[in-house]
Amino acid sequence: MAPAPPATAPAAPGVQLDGLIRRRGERLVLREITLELPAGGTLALLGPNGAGKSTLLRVLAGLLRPSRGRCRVLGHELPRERHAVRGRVGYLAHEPMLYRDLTVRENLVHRARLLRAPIGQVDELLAATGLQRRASFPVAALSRGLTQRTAAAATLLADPELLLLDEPLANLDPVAAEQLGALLDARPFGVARTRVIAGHDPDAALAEADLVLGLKDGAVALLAAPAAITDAEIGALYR
Ligand SMILES: Nc1ncnc2c1ncn2[C@@H]1O[C@H](COP(=O)(O)OP(=O)(O)OP(=O)(O)O)[C@@H](O)[C@H]1O
Repeated sequence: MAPAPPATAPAAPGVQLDGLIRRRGERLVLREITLELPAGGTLALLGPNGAGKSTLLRVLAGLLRPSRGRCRVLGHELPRERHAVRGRVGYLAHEPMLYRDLTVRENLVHRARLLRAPIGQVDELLAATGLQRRASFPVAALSRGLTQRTAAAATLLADPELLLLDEPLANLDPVAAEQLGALLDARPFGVARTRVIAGHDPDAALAEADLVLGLKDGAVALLAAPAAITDAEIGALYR
C-alpha cells in the first residue's frame, strides 16, 4: 500500500540563494552565494567591514535586486513575488528606518497601519522594549540606544516569520541588550522564526546560529554549522 501523504506540506525553506551575485557598478559586492536555510533556522553573517553582509540583508529584504542568480525567502522568489512576503519579513537595518519628527508611538502606529498589524501590538511592544516612558518623545530626541529599541519594536510588528537583523544589539546597554535579545530570539506564537543576523561577535554567532556564512570581499569564505567551525577559520576570515 502506498504511504499516506503527510498531513501538512513541509514548510518552504526560510532562505534559498542560488548563485546570487550583486554588482555595484563594475564591482562585485556579492559573488555567487549559494545556500539553504531551513524554516525556523538562524543564519549568522560574519566578515570584516565591507564584506557584503548589509548588502545581502538588503537583497533578502527585497530592497536590492540580485544582479544574477536567485533569491527566495519563505518560498517566494525576490523581487518578483515580493508582494507574497509583505508583512512577513521584519528588517532591522543598520540605519533605523524611522520618521525622526514623529514620536516613538506615532512611528509604531504608522508602521502597524501599513502592515495591517493590530494596533494593540504597539503597546505590547512599547512595554516589551522598555519604551513606555519615551512613547511621546520624537525619535530625533532619543539616544542611539533608544532609537535602536524603537527600530527593533517596529521590526517586530505583525510578528514576522523572517527576521533580518543588521547588528541588532549595537548601541544597547546590557539590560536593553538582554531584553531585546530575548524578544528577537523567540517567536511568541507558533513555530520558531527564521532569522538572518549580521554581526561582529563570532562567539555570539556560533552560539545562536544553525548555519554561519563568513563573507570576505563578497565571496563565501566559510559556510558551515557552528560545531564544524574552528578558531583558525574564524581568525582567517578577518585577516
Ligand atoms: N550605496 C552604496 N554604493 C556603492 N557601494 C556601496 C554602497 N553600499 C555599500 N557599498 C559597498 O559594498 C560593499 C559591501 O558593503 P556592506 O555594507 O554590504 O558591507 P558590510 O559587510 O555590511 O560592512 P560593515 O561590517 O562595515 O557593516 C563595500 O565595499 C561597500 O563600500
